[in-house]
Amino acid sequence: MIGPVFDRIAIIGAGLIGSSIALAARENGAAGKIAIYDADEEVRRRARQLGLGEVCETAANACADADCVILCVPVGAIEAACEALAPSMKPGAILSDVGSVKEKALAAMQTHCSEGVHLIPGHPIAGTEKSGPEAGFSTLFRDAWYILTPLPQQEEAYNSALDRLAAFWEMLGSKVEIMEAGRHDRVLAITSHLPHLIAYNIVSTAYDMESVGEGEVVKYSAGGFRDFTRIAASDPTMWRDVFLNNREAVLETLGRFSEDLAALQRAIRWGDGDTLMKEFERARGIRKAIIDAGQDTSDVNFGRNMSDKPKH
Ligand SMILES: NC(=O)C1=CN([C@@H]2O[C@H](COP(=O)(O)OP(=O)(O)OC[C@H]3O[C@@H](n4cnc5c(N)ncnc54)[C@H](O)[C@@H]3O)[C@@H](O)[C@H]2O)C=CC1
Ligand SMILES: O=C(O)C(=O)Cc1ccc(O)cc1
Repeated sequence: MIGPVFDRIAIIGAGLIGSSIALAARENGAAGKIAIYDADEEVRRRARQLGLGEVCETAANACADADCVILCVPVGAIEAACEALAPSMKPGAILSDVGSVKEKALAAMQTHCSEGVHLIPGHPIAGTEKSGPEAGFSTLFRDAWYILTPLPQQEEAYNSALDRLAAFWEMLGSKVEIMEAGRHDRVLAITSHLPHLIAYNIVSTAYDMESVGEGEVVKYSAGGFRDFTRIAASDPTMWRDVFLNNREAVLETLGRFSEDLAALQRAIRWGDGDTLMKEFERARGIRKAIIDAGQDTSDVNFGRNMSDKPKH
């Protein structure tokens, strides 16, 4: 049997992702000791009750002696979290995160990261619309991509730290990919950030129409709309921070999306069925290609594989 990758890890932020890492690391034997800190006293109390690990009263205590510290806080809180713990990290340890935006997360961590600490940002392409310590489950990362966006440097010690972090995530069941941070942010802007923005918007629009529609919107909301409401139930703080910190890529993507939407609007207005057929057939083909390539994770990690999650 393979031993733990890290003797001691520290998880900062005990929400959905932090608690899932704690549970998965323990279940898969990827870490010896798991120290946890959350800025919210009530969250610390619940994390203790759930037995997620050794819950500490300060970030500094959680990080002292840790071989790897993983920041699991909203992107906008990364800098403050980093400032609080960086001086207590030991040289040679890894500082990582799980933020949904990578360029700004890297910049925030770089500001406070101590000399001798290996800074390796990361992002699990797995999650749900739920938040808080009770939302976590140990299989969240299984068969999901885990993107690492390492610094463009080649020192032996850094590369070996990168290998260890990749091995940790593989033990949790993830498929690890290396990507440049800016590219990550552009790709995720279209595959994750824009879909969430559209979900928030369509649910709000439908709710506003409800006031003139005498309840029909809620009553007859089926299939597609219900899927949008699940995504729109996601944590507002987390998503506010995603949009504020991936501004350029999201605005660029939104511009392109709006143009394509306007083309569909125009086709509907002018009764141009050929254009509608062409666009819908193309989109259907894209979905088929994703499934044929084995890339469809819709039944895996996006809120639908929680059968072994404890009920609270
Ligand atoms: N929710 C999801 O599906 C996914 C989220 N992510 C990323 O993971 C990170 C965490 O998200 P969730 O776990 O969903 O959020 P969450 O809301 O469930 O948990 C975040 C926790 O961080 C704590 N926190 C905030 N500021 C802090 C600070 N300065 N020091 C210590 N603790 C602090 C909060 O009290 C909260 O308990 C975010 O950056 C998000 O972008 C990445 C992939 C999926
Ligand atoms: O629940 C869903 O549909 C998600 O899309 C989960 C998710 C949210 C944010 C991420 O950065 C990665 C995955």
